[in-house]
Amino acid sequence: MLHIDRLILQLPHYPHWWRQEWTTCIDALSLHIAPGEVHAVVGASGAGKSLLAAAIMGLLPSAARLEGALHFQATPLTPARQRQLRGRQLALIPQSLSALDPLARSRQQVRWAAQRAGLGRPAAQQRADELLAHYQLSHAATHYPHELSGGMARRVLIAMAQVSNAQLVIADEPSVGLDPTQRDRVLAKLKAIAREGKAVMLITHDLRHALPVADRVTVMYQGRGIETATAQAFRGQGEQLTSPYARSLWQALPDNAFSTQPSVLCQEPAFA
Ligand SMILES: Nc1ncnc2c1ncn2[C@@H]1O[C@H](COP(=O)(O)OP(=O)(O)OP(=O)(O)O)[C@@H](O)[C@H]1O
Repeated sequence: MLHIDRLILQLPHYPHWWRQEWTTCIDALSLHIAPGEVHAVVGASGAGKSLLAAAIMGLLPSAARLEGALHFQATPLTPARQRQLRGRQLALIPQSLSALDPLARSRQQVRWAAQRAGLGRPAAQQRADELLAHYQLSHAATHYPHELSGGMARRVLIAMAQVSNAQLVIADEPSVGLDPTQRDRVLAKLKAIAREGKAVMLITHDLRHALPVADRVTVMYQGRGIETATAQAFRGQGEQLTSPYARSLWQALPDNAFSTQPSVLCQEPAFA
């Protein structure tokens, strides 16, 4: 479904206005996500996770230098194809709440996303209302982003990503700002999407949130993909993990890391 081979991303940085330097933000990263898989990308803040999502979606700054291969459904992801697929076959739940239009109400935001995904206006409106109800946001349908709590705004972004029938869903820190119940429901939703045969990339800095739903985990460190292992390897004794950093993440897992059982999270959530 998604193949990334030795991706290198460099972005310009200006320590002084007259001097430009290039920062390597993603460094020879390779990754493969199969249909039906939840693939977690885990790493500390600044590891390059969001930039990886931006590279796949075609949302990098125009000055970015990108090398390596990026294939979706066995076809190269060119900028033109990314524009064509974005919001349709490729969906992103962005990390930043500023992705919401500050001048649009929740209902409009979700409806517009549905229209961009190809639905006509009445169908888009119906889909928006269904999703807002699903995410317990019906009462906030006429609210602007500044009138939403962080968790509510996050759920509007999740609803917007869900309007399309995307084959690849990238969720960038989707549980930030959500209480544990809402978080588990969102993670369960991502698992349910994967069970429909779609691919899910779950980006998080917290391995504990990824493990109950992930099939495989790629650990990023300073732009590099230093290890890809099954989630099972992290749930077990850690002896299959080869890199010291991945082992340190495993060792830092608290004893109650699995207090939410995968079987619970695998059920389609009932939000109502
Ligand atoms: N537009 C940009 N120009 C230059 N450097 C950037 C730009 N955006 C991000 N970076 C740098 O790239 C690195 C990776 O950033 P990125 O946002 O991908 O990290 P992340 O792993 O998603 O972190 P977090 O979990 O904090 O969101 C950081 O060191 C950041 O400073």
